[in-house]
Amino acid sequence: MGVEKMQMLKVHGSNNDFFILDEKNLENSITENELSALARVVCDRQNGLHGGADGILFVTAGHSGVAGRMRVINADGSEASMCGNGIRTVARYLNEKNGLNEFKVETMYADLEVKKSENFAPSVPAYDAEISPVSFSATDLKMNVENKTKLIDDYIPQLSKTIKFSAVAVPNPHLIAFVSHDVLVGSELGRIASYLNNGKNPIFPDGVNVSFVQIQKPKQIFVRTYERGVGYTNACGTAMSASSLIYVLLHPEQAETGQLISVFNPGGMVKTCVHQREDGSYWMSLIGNATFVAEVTVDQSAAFKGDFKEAVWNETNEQDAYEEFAAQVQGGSR
Ligand SMILES: N[C@@H](CCC[C@H](N)C(=O)O)C(=O)O
Repeated sequence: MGVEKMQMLKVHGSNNDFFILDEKNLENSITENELSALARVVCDRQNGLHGGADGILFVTAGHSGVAGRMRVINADGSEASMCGNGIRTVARYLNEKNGLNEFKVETMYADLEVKKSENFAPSVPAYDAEISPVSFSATDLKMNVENKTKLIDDYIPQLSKTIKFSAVAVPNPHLIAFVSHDVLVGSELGRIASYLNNGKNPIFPDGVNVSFVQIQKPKQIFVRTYERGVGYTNACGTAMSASSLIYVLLHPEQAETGQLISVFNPGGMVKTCVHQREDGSYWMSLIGNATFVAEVTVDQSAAFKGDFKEAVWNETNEQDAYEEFAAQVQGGSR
């Protein structure tokens, strides 16, 4: 039997990095368990593929009316319903395959609009992705907080006596707190988020993405996130979108629906815009880079064993361009 080669694309949005695996590039189909196991092996930061990643974006043919389907597998092998930074890279991947600049991508709960946006800088392509559906319901969040059916700017005493939280599903679950710079950079985020993602707490039994947000000035926030299924990441697109929504709801004097918000993060910067439909429901635009770092070819069976010695890694020139962009914008954000 020949050696089955598997091609993947190393990508990122705001340095929240992934491997795009297109089902078409698999010589042999893989089972659900194999996909989950592959994510754990390939994404491992110590022994994974070329420094690992925050997850795998598994691209398959979608139903009619979409250009493709994106599934999100976290680094721990768990599947998430959405990935904001990831869908921008999948949008670019599909755009460059089908030549369309505006189309829909199928995700677990919705077909989402994506479109090519103006480059953020030379060799820093950018895409605009719809983040939806949005729900504040404790049921949708799989959240148990006393007898609360929703949580907006309120305390969860078991977590903190001083920090107030808001919870929103976009549709993956997010817990968000607006804090001072000192708290943003402190240890509370890790303490709270690691407890809520320990698999046995009563508040979020399925885990939750936790973000601390600092308002830097009107229509400019900084978001630091500890992700479910991953841990600290450079950025989380759905978290930045959810944080923007809560920001608009809690600080309408600073930012309203329809206005662009600059969202800085440890990995760079994106733009968001909160929209409200006539039925009162919300959705967000998430506009940010879609960087292709490298094309990689590995032997499929070796990859499952975590053997990447023979991996072929062909880098693009885009990462240097992105780092230059990120340094420039972050210098301006202080
Ligand atoms: N980093 C992604 C979110 C990935 C899924 C998340 N960790 C979850 O489990 O909900 C993003 O950019 O949104």
